[in-house]
Amino acid sequence: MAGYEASEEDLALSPDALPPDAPAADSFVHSRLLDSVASFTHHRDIAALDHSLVLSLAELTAARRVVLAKRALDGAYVEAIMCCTPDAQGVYRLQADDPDAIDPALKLLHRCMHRLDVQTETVQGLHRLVVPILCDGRAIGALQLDSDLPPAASRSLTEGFARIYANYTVLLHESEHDKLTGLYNRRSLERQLQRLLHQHEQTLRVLPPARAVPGEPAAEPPQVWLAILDIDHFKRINDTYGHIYGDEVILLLAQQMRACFRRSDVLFRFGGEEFVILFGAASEGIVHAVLERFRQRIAEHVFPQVGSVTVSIGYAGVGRHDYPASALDRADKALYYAKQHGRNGTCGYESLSARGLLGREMAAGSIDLF
Ligand SMILES: Nc1nc2c(ncn2[C@@H]2O[C@H](COP(=O)(O)OP(=O)(O)OP(=O)(O)O)[C@@H](O)[C@H]2O)c(=O)[nH]1
Repeated sequence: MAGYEASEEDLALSPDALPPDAPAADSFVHSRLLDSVASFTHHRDIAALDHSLVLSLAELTAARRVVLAKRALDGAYVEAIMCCTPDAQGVYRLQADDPDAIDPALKLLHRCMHRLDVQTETVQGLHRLVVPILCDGRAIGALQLDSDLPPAASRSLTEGFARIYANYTVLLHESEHDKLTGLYNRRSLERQLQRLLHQHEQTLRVLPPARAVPGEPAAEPPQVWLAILDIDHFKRINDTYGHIYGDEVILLLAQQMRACFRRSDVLFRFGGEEFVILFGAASEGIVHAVLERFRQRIAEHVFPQVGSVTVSIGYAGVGRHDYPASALDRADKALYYAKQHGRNGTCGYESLSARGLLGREMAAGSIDLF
């Protein structure tokens, strides 16, 4: 926040927004600004920070719409769009939009991220201001304000918020991600799982009820799945080629995961040579096929110096009220089964237990639970 000072004009608060007994407009405006900054930097996860940023900005500027576009920290594509507009009662509502949809109202936003510079336009009396969110000389996102007031009224406030947001995002990103691979770390699992389950529940709510086609099974609703992936005989790789090559195998495997799974799938390095994947799929058959495809891809890949590397995978479905530790435990039992039965294989907890293959001896998997 150092170096940033918002003027009354920046805040664009209308005089009727002030309470009648306000001692001074200045101190009221500054305390609202400080409240907003304190509340959005209070969050410890990036999704909550995003929500708070757009809400604070919308409320402080009385904008008709605030949009936050976010790019991956290591990529040029837009990975999320968050939109905030007032409802009929004037209460600001948040909504996540499809980052791949082509929306002409976001044209300036893309230009701003490309040119790394503030963009403005006025169309039919609506003023649009777009400010880049910069980090190390590149745009990690942009903030767009659509307002009845000219851009000058909220420009320095928006730029100030963009700077605070950029700094804070980098800090949060470091605390949620694994240094070597850039994937999420173990600490993020619970939060990401809750987010995915919530998102999945919202999707179920808006889906029309499945229509049964005579003679065909009714389409199954999507479900959340958790898979654990472990490199086979990794100790041997370390012992034979040394830890530097071992680390390189971990890094290359993470790159293969990024290339193979969807952007909406959530990837973690869980520790050592263990990885976790969270994703949605309609049936166990689909999950199995997706994971098998990845397992085969790795088995066919030639790793520099090391050559062939294989992985074993265990997976399980996650229920709405599951504890992450229980889901992990089930997937780990399936992984353990895969390890015990020749490695370089993919096993699902549900089908193993339906076939009675998870006896008492499978009680303990290999993963350290929380
Ligand atoms: N290079 C490297 N090695 C690691 C890292 N974290 C853990 N390891 C090593 O990974 C090895 C894991 O060995 P084990 O748990 O015995 O498993 P494994 O040799 O893969 O055998 P299976 O899982 O049974 O196929 C150990 O030697 C650890 O020291 C890391 O970040 N980098």
